[in-house]
Amino acid sequence: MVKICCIGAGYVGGPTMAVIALKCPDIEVVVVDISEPRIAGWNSDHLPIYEPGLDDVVRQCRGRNLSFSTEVHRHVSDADIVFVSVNTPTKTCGLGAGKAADLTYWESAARMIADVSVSDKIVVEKSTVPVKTAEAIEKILSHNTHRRHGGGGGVRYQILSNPEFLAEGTAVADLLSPDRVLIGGRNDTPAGLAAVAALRDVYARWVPPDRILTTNLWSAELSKLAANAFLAQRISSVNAISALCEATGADVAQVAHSVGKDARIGPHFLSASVGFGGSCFQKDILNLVYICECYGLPEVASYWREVIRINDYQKGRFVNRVVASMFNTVAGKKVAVLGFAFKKDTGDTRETPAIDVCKGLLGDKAAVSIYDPQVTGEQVSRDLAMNKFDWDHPRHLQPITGTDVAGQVAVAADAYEAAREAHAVCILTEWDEFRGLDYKRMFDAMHKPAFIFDGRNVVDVAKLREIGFVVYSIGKPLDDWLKDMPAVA
Ligand SMILES: NC(=O)c1ccc[n+]([C@@H]2O[C@H](COP(=O)([O-])OP(=O)(O)OC[C@H]3O[C@@H](n4cnc5c(N)ncnc54)[C@H](O)[C@@H]3O)[C@@H](O)[C@H]2O)c1
Ligand SMILES: O=c1ccn([C@@H]2O[C@H](COP(=O)(O)OP(=O)(O)O[C@H]3O[C@H](CO)[C@@H](O)[C@H](O)[C@H]3O)[C@@H](O)[C@H]2O)c(=O)[nH]1
Repeated sequence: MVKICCIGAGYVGGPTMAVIALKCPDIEVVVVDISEPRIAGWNSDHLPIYEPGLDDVVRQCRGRNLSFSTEVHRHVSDADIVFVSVNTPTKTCGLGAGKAADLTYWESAARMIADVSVSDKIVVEKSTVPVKTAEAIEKILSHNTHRRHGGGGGVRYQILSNPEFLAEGTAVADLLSPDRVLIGGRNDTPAGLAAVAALRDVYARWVPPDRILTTNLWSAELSKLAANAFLAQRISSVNAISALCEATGADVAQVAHSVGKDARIGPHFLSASVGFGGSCFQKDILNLVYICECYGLPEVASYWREVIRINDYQKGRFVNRVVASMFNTVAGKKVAVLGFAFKKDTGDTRETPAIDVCKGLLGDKAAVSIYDPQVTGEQVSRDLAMNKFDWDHPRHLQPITGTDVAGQVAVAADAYEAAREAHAVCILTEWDEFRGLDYKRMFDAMHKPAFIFDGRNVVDVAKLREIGFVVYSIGKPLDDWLKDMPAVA
């Protein structure tokens, strides 16, 4: 029986391996991690991540051909194919700080593979990594193997790049029916070709052949960074236009619809928002920027950096709107925040725009009351007390070094509790339940004038104005109230 071992039981490793196990009953799949609580979670009825449909997949395979373990060395040693799906955070200090990928976890995984392997392995990059990482890994593996095996024969490795394109909230559907599976390998050597074929055979059990793309290693690595940069660029483009809509009276939803009708542009990923979040877009673009700088391409680097700048501008612009509309101060005022996750249908808060918006409001001394159906109070406190980029480390290694804002932040059990006696409501995640709330009930329990700042365009602006709210919705024609209160930083 072929054995697959995946190092890293996170948002990617867990769901990806569960679907491989589901579709390949003849392959033994083990997911290993250094984090005991995470593995315990995967072995329990409360999986460590919330993802629609995932419970069902895990339930079908766990104990059959899918298992989760902290016995990293044993399972890596036994495996034929080793996926590496560990954190690749942005560096926070030293060379490339604030941009370059920190490959500490990757390198330690690679060294561990070299240490424990006694049989040939295909090592698959699942983590998102800088271009040419495969070359670095090859060096680590081959040098260490040679040392252990006296310079001759020894264990042979083939490195493949197999970046993951799943989006959170739809991970299971994306994995079951991917737009494409990308496999990069050494397609100029027989061993390289054989490794690519072996991995292609795994996916071919359920992915149509025309959706399995094979490329050289560097194209696969770069395609992942480029795909995320293109996606994020679309959001920054529509968000930039949203600011112009507010200034001119155009409606960003109408503009995006009209633009997206052009078949060359397409309708997807054109929803204006308070800003994109998630563990990947910012990190991967910064990584791309750094790579461009390293290759002496400053113009290309600054082109992509602008995507992040517009995203930061959008989050800052939102906070400025809130504060400016409320007589230029929110000090001591209760502001309800509906939604803390970076998008709906996930409990993930990594790089969520809600963190920056809440920090902005707290900086202006607001009392923030947060409700999210999937995010715990403990997670909110951690996020607000953490410095930029520190979230992207295994949980037990995350430094909590930021300001403690516990006194100014409360977590509510539902949207109505969050909004009770508040001056304003900010909608920061597009959870479906926020579309169907009883806003009249909310209005009645709030201070007047009552404000709604919709960072996701989920509310019916006309209806809310009828109730009596002052409404701001990203990129929509402004209330007279807001026109008279320009937000200047
Ligand atoms: N989250 C996504 O939607 C997504 C999608 C595509 C690609 N990616 C990329 O996939 C990689 C993993 O992302 P994630 O969201 O799953 O991260 P994650 O933090 O959820 O999971 C990573 C796991 O790796 C474990 N780990 C770290 N070092 C280890 C080691 N040496 N040995 C064993 N376990 C180790 C950590 O404890 C953690 O549980 C990143 O490179 C990310 O950029 C993420
Ligand atoms: O029109 C849109 C679409 C998305 N977003 C925001 O963009 C962020 C990212 O959303 P999404 O891409 O759906 O989720 P991720 O899970 O971050 O997935 C992205 O990042 C993953 C990690 O690399 C990739 O695998 C996926 O292909 C890529 O979509 C979220 O904050 C969304 O709210 C918008 O503001 N407007």
